[in-house]
Amino acid sequence: MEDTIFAIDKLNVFYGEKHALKDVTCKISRRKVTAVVGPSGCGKSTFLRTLNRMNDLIASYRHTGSIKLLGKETLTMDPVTLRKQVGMVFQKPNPFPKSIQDNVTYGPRVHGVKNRQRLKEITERSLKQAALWDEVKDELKKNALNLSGGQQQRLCIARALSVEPEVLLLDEPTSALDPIATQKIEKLIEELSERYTIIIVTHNLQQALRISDYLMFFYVGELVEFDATEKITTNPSDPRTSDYLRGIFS
Ligand SMILES: Nc1ncnc2c1ncn2[C@@H]1O[C@H](COP(=O)(O)OP(=O)(O)OP(=O)(O)O)[C@@H](O)[C@H]1O
Repeated sequence: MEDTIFAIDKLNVFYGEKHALKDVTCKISRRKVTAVVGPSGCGKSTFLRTLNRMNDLIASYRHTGSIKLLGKETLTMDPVTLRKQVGMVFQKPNPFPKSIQDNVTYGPRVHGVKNRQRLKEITERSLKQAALWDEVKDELKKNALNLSGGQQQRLCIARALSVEPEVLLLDEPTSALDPIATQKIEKLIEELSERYTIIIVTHNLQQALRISDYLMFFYVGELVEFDATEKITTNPSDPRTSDYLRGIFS
């Protein structure tokens, strides 16, 4: 039986009067790729961001329900502790204006790692895991902003992996990239899923079908369907899912 990484129970999210997520209950499998899809404004990013409490700073935001990470309640956990276990990569690559090495070692240093040899090892491991090492190993001191967009995004993945999280949240990680850079990230996601749980929001349904083990389909804040990708694509249970798959919604 597959392990559960996130157990989500009756999660409701509000922005002021706006009810953005409605009674979401589900279990997300560990070390699998789960793709979150659905039409614009259906709550995909809200769902993803709630998993590592990125919405906490929005004044109108509130939630009810429970999200347990490996059995521990996250909605009351210290967000720094939570984010060490649940890393996130955003749509637009956002490296710090610092060297490649400083980007990767930022998180470990925040968490108290000082030993230079250890930081070197972390840099190499993280960049290798993000399939970037061979391209940058001779220029680790170079400013990260000089890298290409695709390389910057893989650096952001390396930065997220540097603290050895359990989960990687990816919010449309390839939508700002060209097809070749996109292909590299998709291959990387497949490799990383052997060690990490990956939850990815994507507008690109073909991408979701290529890379995911599980598909979550949201519609106006409701989790309409959540199942193995193969099951949903061959035999969806809800007519709204089949309509979406047939491209009726944007
Ligand atoms: N900070 C906010 N304040 C108020 N309402 C918000 C806020 N963020 C999102 N919403 C609303 O919550 C709903 C869900 O938004 P969310 O961004 O999660 O959807 P999405 O499925 O990720 O959309 P998209 O595919 O367009 O990125 C939308 O109606 C949106 O307008």
